[in-house]
Amino acid sequence: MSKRKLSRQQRWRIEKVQAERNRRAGQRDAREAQRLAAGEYGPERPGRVIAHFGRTLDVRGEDGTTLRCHLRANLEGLVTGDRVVWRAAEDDQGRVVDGVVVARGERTSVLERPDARGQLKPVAANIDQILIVFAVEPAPHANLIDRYLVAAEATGIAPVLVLNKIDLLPEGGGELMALLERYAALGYPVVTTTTAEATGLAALLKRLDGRTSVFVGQSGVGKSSLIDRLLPDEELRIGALSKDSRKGTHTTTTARLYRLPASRGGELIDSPGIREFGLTHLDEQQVAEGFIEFRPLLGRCRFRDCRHRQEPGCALLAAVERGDIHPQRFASYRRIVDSLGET
Ligand SMILES: Nc1nc2c(ncn2[C@@H]2O[C@H](COP(=O)(O)OP(=O)(O)OP(=O)(O)O)[C@@H](O)[C@H]2O)c(=O)[nH]1
Ligand SMILES: [Zn+2]
Repeated sequence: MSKRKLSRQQRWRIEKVQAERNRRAGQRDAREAQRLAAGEYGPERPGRVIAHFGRTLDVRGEDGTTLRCHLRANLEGLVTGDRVVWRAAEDDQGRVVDGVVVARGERTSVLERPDARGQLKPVAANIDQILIVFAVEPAPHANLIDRYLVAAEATGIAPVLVLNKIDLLPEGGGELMALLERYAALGYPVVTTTTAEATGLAALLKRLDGRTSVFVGQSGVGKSSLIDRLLPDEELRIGALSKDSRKGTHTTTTARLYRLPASRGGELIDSPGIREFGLTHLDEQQVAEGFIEFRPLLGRCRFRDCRHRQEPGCALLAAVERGDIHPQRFASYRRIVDSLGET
C-alpha cells in the first residue's frame, strides 16, 4: 500500500466521492425496498449467480435464462456460483425486466483470495473440484504440484491433477508419469490431456460431468487452450450473460460461471484471478494438513509443538524413515514452510 500522504484537499475530494456513492447506494436500496413492499416483484425463485459486478448480479434461473438482478440492502458478499433466492419484476406487459436477490443459499465451498489490503475475500462459491493443470512443457519444478495441492486442500475443495500436453511425453511416459502415479497412489484423481488431438480431452470431459470446476496452474501449461476447447463458441460465453452486461459496460475481471456444452451437466467457473490461485495466508499447521498422508500422524509426535525438523520422537520423521512418506513430499513440505511469509 502507498504510504504517500494525501493532501487535505485530496482527502476532502475522496470523502466527497465516497459520501456521494453511499448516498446513491442508499437511494437504490430504498427504491428496491419500496418496490418489494409494494409487491412489484413476483414470487421467490431459486437461481445461481453467474457473474457479479458490485451490487448488481447476473442470475440464472431454473429455466436457464439469465437476468440482471440487484441486491437487497442487507445482503453482502455474494459471489459467482452462489445459490440465491430471487424475485423478478415485470413490466405492464408481464415481461420480466429485472430482479432482486433476496437471500443467499448455504455454500458447500468457497474460494478466497486476498484483496489489495491483503484481506481474504470470497471470489467464487459452490465449487466441487479444483483442476490443477500442469504440463510436460514447461515441466513443473520440484514442489509446484505440492504447493497447489496444499492450497487446494486448505479450501476443502477436492483437487484433481491434470497433466496436459501428453503429446510431448517421451516414449514410455518418463519421469512425469512416474510422478503422477505417486499422486494417484495418495488417492488423488489424475487425468491426462492433450489439445493436439481430437479425442485428447475425453478423460477430462468425464471428470467434468455433473460437477462445478475451476482450472488453476502455472502460466503456459495450457489452461486457456483447454478452456477454449471446452467452450468453443464465443457466443456461448457471452450469451450466458444478461443483456445489460453484454453491453460491455462491465469489462471487469469478475469470475464467471459457464455451462460446459460437451459434458453432462458440468460447469466451469473462470477468471484470471482464479487461474492464478495459490498459497496465501497459510500457517505451518495448515501446510502440514495439506499433505494428506501426514494427516493420520499429526498430533502423534512426542512434543505437542513439534515442528518436524529434528525433534526426537517426531512421527513424521519416523514415517519418512520407514518409507511411508516419500522423501520428496517431505522436502516439499519443508520448502513450503520455509517460504511462508515470503510473499
Ligand atoms: N503440444 C501441445 N501444446 C499445447 C497443448 N495445449 C496447449 N499448448 C500450447 O501451450 C502454449 C500455452 O498455452 P495456453 O493455453 O496459453 O496456456 P495458459 O496456461 O492459459 O497460460 P497463461 O494464459 O499464461 O496462464 C500455447 O502455445 C498452446 O498452443 C497441448 O496439449 N500440446
Ligand atoms: Zn514432528
